[in-house]
Amino acid sequence: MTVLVAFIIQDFITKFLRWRKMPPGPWGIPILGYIPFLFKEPPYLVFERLWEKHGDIISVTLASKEQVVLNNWELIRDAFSRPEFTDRPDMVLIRLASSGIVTGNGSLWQDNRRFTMRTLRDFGFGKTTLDGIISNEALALCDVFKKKAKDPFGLHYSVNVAVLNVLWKMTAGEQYAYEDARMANFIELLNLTLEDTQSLGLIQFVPILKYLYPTALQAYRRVKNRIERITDDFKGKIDEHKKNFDPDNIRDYIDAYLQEMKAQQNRGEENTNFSDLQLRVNIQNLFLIGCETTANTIRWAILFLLRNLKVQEWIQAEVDNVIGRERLPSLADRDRMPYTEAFIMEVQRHANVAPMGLPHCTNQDVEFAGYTIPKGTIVMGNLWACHFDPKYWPDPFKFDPTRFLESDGTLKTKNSSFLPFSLGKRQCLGEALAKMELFIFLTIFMQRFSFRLPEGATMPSTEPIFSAIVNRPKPFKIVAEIRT
Ligand code: HEM
Repeated sequence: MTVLVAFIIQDFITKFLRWRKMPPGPWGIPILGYIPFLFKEPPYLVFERLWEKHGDIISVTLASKEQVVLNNWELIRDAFSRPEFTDRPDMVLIRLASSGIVTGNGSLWQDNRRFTMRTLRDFGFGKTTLDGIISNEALALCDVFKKKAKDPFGLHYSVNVAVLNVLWKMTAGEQYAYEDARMANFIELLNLTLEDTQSLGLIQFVPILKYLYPTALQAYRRVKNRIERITDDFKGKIDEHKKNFDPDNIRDYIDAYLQEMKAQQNRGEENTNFSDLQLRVNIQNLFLIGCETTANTIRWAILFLLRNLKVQEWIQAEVDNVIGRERLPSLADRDRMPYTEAFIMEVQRHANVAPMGLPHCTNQDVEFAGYTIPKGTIVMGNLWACHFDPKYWPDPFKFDPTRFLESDGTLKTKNSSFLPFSLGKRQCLGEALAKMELFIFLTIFMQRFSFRLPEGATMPSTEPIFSAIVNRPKPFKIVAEIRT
């Protein structure tokens, strides 16, 4: 008993000394700090209340870790553009995903990020060559919709296939049919992994507690096993690529990575951050982050179209005027389609697919915004708060694409508090790809269909299902009426 009391007093004194220099925030309870209050509801709702009470920068103690939350886009920009804020923290989920382009730190992350940016750009990021791959997937999805005729259907599986196929094509040069069992297995693995991540709860911060919580321990083991299976899945693809490797015909990300490894070997470089394992982990990271974010934004877009039929009509009118019904859309059309662009932006603002972004971590003690933030502090950018900040968004909970338009109907060029892809040195690496996908999928759909609510169905709600990183809409069904 005396030991416990001494421990609690020491814990209190340590926290008090740290707390004096840290941003304001709630106290929490001895030892666990604020952890018990954080997992009852999505963290962005908890932080909304703390934001109202403590202001734009707040800190909470999570067991032995400190966490700072930035609730304003300027603070996020200032912090995330500084090298001291670029690390990822040592949290269970991050450790389970190994050290890749999303989860790694230091030169390993930097070298692999730089290489991946360059390579994906060479394969068409932001260029027209990728249009074709994305359009083919959108058309295949339209065929699936058409086959449903007037029957209501959900968007769960088919949208995942379409988005995954784009990723497969770019990374491994492959595409799968909708009914392919390997694709079905892969999607199940991804979905179950994401669902389980939420059950990790507080063991994210205090891993040892997993032995006290059987459900968390089971979830931990399942996530570990599935991420290993996803990572291993790519081994066979890499071996195939090695067998058929042709330096004069670099087909995809795997080929480009193998070429880079060979070049480094030829130069006699040692201690390189490039390896077979690193390649597998990078692809696993790309699939884990790139699939659910994009697929759920597409589902949210359709949900908002159902809820706002007039908006749907305006987009269809713009599509008809600029692209027409015959030719496929191209990225060049974007400049002439401000309403469609504004709709996509409003979907991203309102749906908040990644409401708290991904956790950052300070890699040294740092003076920031008048506070001293110790090395190893978890730093979160509260994108949700930026997107609903009434200072920047009048009537923030209203869905209204015109907030992104000037009074003359052109797209606003400056939207300060809009950062669905975060900001700074770890800003989303797939932003250009995601924007291309959202535009091409939406315009191809709107050329061909009007989305309607099935007769007698209740309107799907905008309240999300939150998993550790991604906000998903609750499952809903639609009817896709072919436009005449
Ligand atoms: C609408 C779709 C998407 C959204 C909303 C989104 C959002 C985000 C956010 C908020 C981050 C965290 C940035 C930070 O740590 O501050 C992130 C990171 C990342 N995203 Fe995306 N993302 C999307 C699609 C994609 C796609 C399609 C890919 C690639 C195929 C991708 C690749 C990445 C990578 C590699 C990182 C980690 C960057 C790093 O740590 O250096 N994302 N994304």
